[in-house]
Amino acid sequence: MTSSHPSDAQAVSASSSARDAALHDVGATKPVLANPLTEKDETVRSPDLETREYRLQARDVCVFYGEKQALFDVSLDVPEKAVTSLIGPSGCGKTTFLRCINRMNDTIEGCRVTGKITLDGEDIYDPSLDVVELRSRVGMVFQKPNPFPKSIYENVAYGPRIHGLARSRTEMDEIVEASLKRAGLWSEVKDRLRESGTGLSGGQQQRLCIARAIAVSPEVILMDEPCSALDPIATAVIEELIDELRAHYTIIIVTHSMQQAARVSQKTAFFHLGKLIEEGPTEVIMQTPRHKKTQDYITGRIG
Ligand SMILES: Nc1ncnc2c1ncn2[C@@H]1O[C@H](COP(=O)(O)OP(=O)(O)OP(=O)(O)O)[C@@H](O)[C@H]1O
Repeated sequence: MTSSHPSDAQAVSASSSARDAALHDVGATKPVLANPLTEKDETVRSPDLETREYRLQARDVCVFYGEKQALFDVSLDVPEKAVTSLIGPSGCGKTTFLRCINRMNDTIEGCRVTGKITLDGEDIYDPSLDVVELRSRVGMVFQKPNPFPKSIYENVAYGPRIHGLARSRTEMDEIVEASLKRAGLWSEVKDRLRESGTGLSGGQQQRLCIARAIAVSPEVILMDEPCSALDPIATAVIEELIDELRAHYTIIIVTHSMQQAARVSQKTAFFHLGKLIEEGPTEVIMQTPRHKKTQDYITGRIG
């Protein structure tokens, strides 16, 4: 299933200017093509440009909603402490794949997942696995900020409380403060922790949801179009935050914006009609895609 061409990919510059160029190129001009394009059915893979660890790995993942197959044999290594973007046209299966990683698809009646996903070598679909514990290791941030109708403090304290992470009120205060600081929200809310989380602006609410995810010390954070309900300024704040968070967490983000994928991610996976068409370093996918469908999407011909 793998078709790797290291020499091709290594020829591609990994410099930040390449990323800037990608930003400029996306949707505006044609990516520079280093190689002839392929249209083959297997996933095209380019190796990462830096050495990375992969503690989250998907192998031959298929998802069915009743009779309908939504994902076909998706295999992907997700680099640790980096951001991986899932891109592709509407309905291509990005969210379905994301939801496999914390078994959110379990909650959908008639949904069936086959294949294997491992986190730290452990099969997350093993029947003996505790799904509640899995979801504390794999946090999720949704499209629309969804704070609980509770105080800012309680929004963050809720997870640590149900997982028994704080032995005292002081410890809980510390977790809440550290989580809000890491989510870049502390200075804006420290004097109003008892006020409702739903009273914050959209961007603040999304950072509160990120603080809530962080509070239970996850390894992986899944983000499903986290900026789609936000204005450009709030989006920029969240993107900057994502860049800071990757020092601590493995992040997977679904985005419709190739500019956002270029700005925030180190690895990109392009999906089309339920198949993983191409994956590799974001610079490679944006500038020298090797599959015809990827190029068509990047240049705006499909999607
Ligand atoms: N709960 C469900 N029941 C039945 N079919 C579903 C369900 N959720 C998704 N699908 C179907 O699975 C396919 C993949 O959907 P998915 O939401 O994963 O795509 P996506 O790439 O995230 O799309 P978008 O970018 O529009 O959010 C689509 O054909 C969709 O209609």
